[in-house]
Amino acid sequence: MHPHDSDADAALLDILTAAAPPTKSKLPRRDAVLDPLMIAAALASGPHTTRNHYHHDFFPGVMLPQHEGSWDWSKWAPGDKQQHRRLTYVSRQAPRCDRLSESPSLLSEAAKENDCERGTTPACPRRRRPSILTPVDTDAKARAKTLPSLAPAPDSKPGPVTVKCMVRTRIPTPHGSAFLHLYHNNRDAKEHLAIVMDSAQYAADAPSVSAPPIRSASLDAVWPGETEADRITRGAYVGRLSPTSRVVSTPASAPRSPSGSAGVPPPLVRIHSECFTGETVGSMRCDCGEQLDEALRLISQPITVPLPDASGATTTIPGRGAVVYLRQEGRGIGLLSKLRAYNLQDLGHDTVTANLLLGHGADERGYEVAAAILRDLGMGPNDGTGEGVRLLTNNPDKVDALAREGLRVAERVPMVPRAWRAGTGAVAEGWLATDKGYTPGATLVGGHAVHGADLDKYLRTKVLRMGHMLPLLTPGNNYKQE
Ligand SMILES: Nc1nc2c(ncn2[C@@H]2O[C@H](COP(=O)(O)OP(=O)(O)OP(=O)(O)O)[C@@H](O)[C@H]2O)c(=O)[nH]1
Repeated sequence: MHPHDSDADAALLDILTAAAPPTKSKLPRRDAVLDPLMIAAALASGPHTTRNHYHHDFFPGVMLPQHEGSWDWSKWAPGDKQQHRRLTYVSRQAPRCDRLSESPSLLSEAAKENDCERGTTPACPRRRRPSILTPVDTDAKARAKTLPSLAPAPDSKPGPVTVKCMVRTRIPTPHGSAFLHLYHNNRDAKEHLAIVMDSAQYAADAPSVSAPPIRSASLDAVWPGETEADRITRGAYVGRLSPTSRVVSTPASAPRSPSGSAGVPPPLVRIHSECFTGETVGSMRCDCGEQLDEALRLISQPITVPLPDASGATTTIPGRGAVVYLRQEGRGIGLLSKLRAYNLQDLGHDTVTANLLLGHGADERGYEVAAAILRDLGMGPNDGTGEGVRLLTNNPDKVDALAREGLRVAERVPMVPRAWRAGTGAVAEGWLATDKGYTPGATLVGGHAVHGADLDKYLRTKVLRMGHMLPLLTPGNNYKQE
């Protein structure tokens, strides 16, 4: 034995190596009065603190053989009757709630943690789980904890929104090439996007009718300290980028005035809000995925314009416009709340009531960042220096918001759900089979029409409760296919 081992160890060793105590029965009891292995295990793991914060030990204590009131196991010898005394395994510590009620400092700590598991006494605060019907923006709290906020303090008046295009790159889509622009802004910490379709920008031949290129002023600006390679890498180039062609753009590449575009209508623009379920999962609860695809399809359609020679003849130019893609998931309430809202909708509530039950507004979106992005792309303001937009929407809030921001909405172009254009949801597949504009794609962009009872309910609510400017589909009002 090691010299510094204690008497307790010596006593335990004696127990473990002693001859089995004499028993009257032939077979020894499985639940021995004193189980040496159990004692060894108890000693090896030390004083016990369980997840309920109870401190357990044998009574009388076996940890300290000479402890007052305990029996000294070092005096035990085989055959000694003392060993038949039963030992009880007891808690030496009161339940945490009782201890908390005696100690104000512990209590305030626990109140902060709000983590008492029993919660049976008034002194013990119950674990508070937020109700799904509690009007608290838990998303905003989580965001505030994890994201460095660029937003101003709540009591300060927000200044004007400024945006900066950090990068632009070409994305081939089923509807043609698009330039994806990623923006930073001074209002929130989100990376909003603009998907610009303007294939004339990299056409080899000069078109007979030219429209101003849709370019980002902040992208084409020269940033301090950057090299040409930096500019090319962040997408500040003109024409098509290839291993043999890299023409760096200049601030003049983004014209601020729509000169030389007589007869060319303003670009077709959609302000689209992120919808993970509709766009990525393919949810048929809403038409968001379909709307994104339809917007890109419509923007890419060739535009008929008069020839400049005053002959009255017309020609076509490539479609041009942009989808401003705002990271305002769930009409601004965030994905977590939107998914909760879906469960409330399954319980029978509509999309507006579900939001309200969760303590949110029916629609919490803002369009200041979208307006700033459109201005950066040369589509405002309403003073003759910007092109203005033809806005693809049924939502009156979007039209009003852009007007408030000084952008000219030259025309509102309605977005009719494909299933409604097909006549009824049931024949949506027929719409797909006959629609000439349909382009097969690998993803939901370029995919099928959304239809079904969930979608119909959602669309009706938008029209009837949110004022969307879309005549309802009724037997007397069948949409014609365009
Ligand atoms: N809270 C909530 N958000 C939803 C629901 N369905 C779709 N959304 C979100 O709604 C946004 C799209 O808004 P919509 O109302 O479909 O269309 P809109 O953009 O306002 O109007 P249009 O321009 O006419 O299409 C996306 O952010 C979706 O995530 C829903 O049931 N509840």
